[in-house]
Amino acid sequence: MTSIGIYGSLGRMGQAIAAVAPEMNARIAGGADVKDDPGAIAAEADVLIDFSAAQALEAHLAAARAAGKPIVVGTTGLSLQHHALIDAAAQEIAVLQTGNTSLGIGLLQRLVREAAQQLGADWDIEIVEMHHRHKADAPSGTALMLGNAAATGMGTTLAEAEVTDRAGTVGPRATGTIGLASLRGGSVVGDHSVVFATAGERIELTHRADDRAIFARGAVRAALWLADKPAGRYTMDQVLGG
Ligand SMILES: NC(=O)C1=CN([C@@H]2O[C@H](COP(=O)(O)OP(=O)(O)OC[C@H]3O[C@@H](n4cnc5c(N)ncnc54)[C@H](OP(=O)(O)O)[C@@H]3O)[C@@H](O)[C@H]2O)C=CC1
Ligand SMILES: O=C(O)C1=N[C@H](C(=O)O)C[C@H](O)C1
Repeated sequence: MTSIGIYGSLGRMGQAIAAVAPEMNARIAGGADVKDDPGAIAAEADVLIDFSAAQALEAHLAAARAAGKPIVVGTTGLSLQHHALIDAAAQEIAVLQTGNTSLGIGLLQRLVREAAQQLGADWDIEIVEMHHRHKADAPSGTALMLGNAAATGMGTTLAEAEVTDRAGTVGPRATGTIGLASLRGGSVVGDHSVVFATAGERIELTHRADDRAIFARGAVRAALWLADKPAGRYTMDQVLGG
């Protein structure tokens, strides 16, 4: 049975993963949190899953590299520097990074890319996400993935098109931009809507997560899939066969 080591094991996602692993024929080898040595669990487990904090990613990747173990990175709030660290690690070990491990978001990404491409420049795209009051990063990793999908469909990049700060006299909406808005409150597990709006009509594509178990099952599925892969950077689409 494949054994999994969890970075961030005491957190909401760490606990959700431990809860679903037995039903997926996976064993939890143990975990590491803030004060633990990331190397110990990396040496012991067959594969690692990281749902901790962006500032811990460098140490977790280094531990995975040193032990030669594959790692699923679910932690969000990643910078370009974090992505460069992932690319470097993927030269030596298998790494799968995704801001959302659910089945539904994989499909939503494809729908958003297709809609953005079909609808064209006369349709404005806005992305709205809502999460629980404890979430540290904004926009969510998923909102950024959906933004990237929309930008690809539009034939641009999210870096070129994104608008995240509307306050004050910002003037009319610029054509070709993608707005991202973040709401925080209560215990919301994760809601994402992509709104396509043109004169007189609007299309809204929405995903709502009601239970963290969907992310946890996706993460374990990804870890089991990744366990025997050679070095490289992998995506959730590959796990889901997309
Ligand atoms: N990809 C996906 O599908 C999903 C991604 N996420 C992302 O996963 C991450 C974790 O989310 P969630 O479980 O809700 O958060 P929590 O805050 O509940 O859990 C994070 C855990 O990581 C620990 N941690 C913090 N810093 C370090 C560190 N330096 N080294 C090791 N462990 C550390 C925390 O410890 P302490 O509490 O002591 O700080 C805590 O136990 C977030 O980035 C979130 O956005 C969440 C859900 C789905
Ligand atoms: O922090 C969370 O809770 C979640 N984070 C991920 C994100 O940033 O998109 C995925 C999910 O929406 C829950």
